[in-house]
Amino acid sequence: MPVVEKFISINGEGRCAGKLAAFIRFAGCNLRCSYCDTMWANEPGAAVQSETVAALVAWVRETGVECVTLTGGEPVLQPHLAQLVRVLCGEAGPTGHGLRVEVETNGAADLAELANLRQQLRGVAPGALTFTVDWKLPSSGMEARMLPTNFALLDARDAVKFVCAESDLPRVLEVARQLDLPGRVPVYLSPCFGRIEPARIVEFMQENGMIWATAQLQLHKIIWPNVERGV
Ligand SMILES: C[S@@+](CC[C@H](N)C(=O)[O-])C[C@H]1O[C@@H](n2cnc3c(N)ncnc32)[C@H](O)[C@@H]1O
Ligand SMILES: Nc1nc2[nH]cc(C(=O)O)c2c(=O)[nH]1
Ligand code: SF4
Ligand SMILES: [Mg+2]
Repeated sequence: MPVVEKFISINGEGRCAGKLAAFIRFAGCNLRCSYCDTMWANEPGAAVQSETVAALVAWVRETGVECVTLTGGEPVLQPHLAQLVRVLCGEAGPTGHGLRVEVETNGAADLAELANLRQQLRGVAPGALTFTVDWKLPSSGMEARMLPTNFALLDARDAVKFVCAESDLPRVLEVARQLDLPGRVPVYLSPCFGRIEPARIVEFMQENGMIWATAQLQLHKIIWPNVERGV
């Protein structure tokens, strides 16, 4: 599998924010979001290490952490992702419980195969696999690529993330209603870095009584400003 970086950090985003996690970032993406902070991973010339599923699982085991984030680029484009997830979810973590695997995905890559795998895994490893799925808003330039079917596959263990610029805020309400998210799937609102004051997101939540949403800043960008890789 084509990997551009792997590292240990705290998860800066999503339901496991603040927890130590092992990150595996895959090369290549089917979208080109206007704000992408990892465009370097999507360039054809990116320095890629070819890794087997077995080598990635061995690396995760060595890290000694329980949370694993598979990201990119777009991880769901990887033909062997389901195989990797299956093995990781069957691994005992350092505390003897299973590993917790989170797939960070862009909403435009079909999640059906992984959702089926999760159904199969639930008996043996409940909660082992979660999806954090972006709904790309208008300022990304990619909203037309969203697959609503992906969002119907999500439940209370997953998260839908809206990365918002100021002009995107009203659209969050429309999409959340259309996809029936409040009360069904946790929703995170994250500022598009440098394009909105985070306080504006909180005001918008207050103005619209959005008790079902969680505002979230990217912790790693606060802790390590201007560091692009390995955090
Ligand atoms: C780099 S993407 C990789 C995973 C997948 N391609 C996706 O878009 O979800 C990881 C997360 O970073 C977010 N992100 C990228 N650039 C950002 C920025 N400038 N400000 C805030 N979040 C950003 C994306 O929206 C996504 O939620
Ligand atoms: N620390 C840290 N947490 C993250 N959570 C999701 C990330 C991503 O790029 O998908 C990410 C990342 O790049 N760094
Ligand atoms: S989908 Fe993710 S990796 Fe791809 S361009 Fe958008 S933010 Fe970047
Ligand atoms: Mg990131």
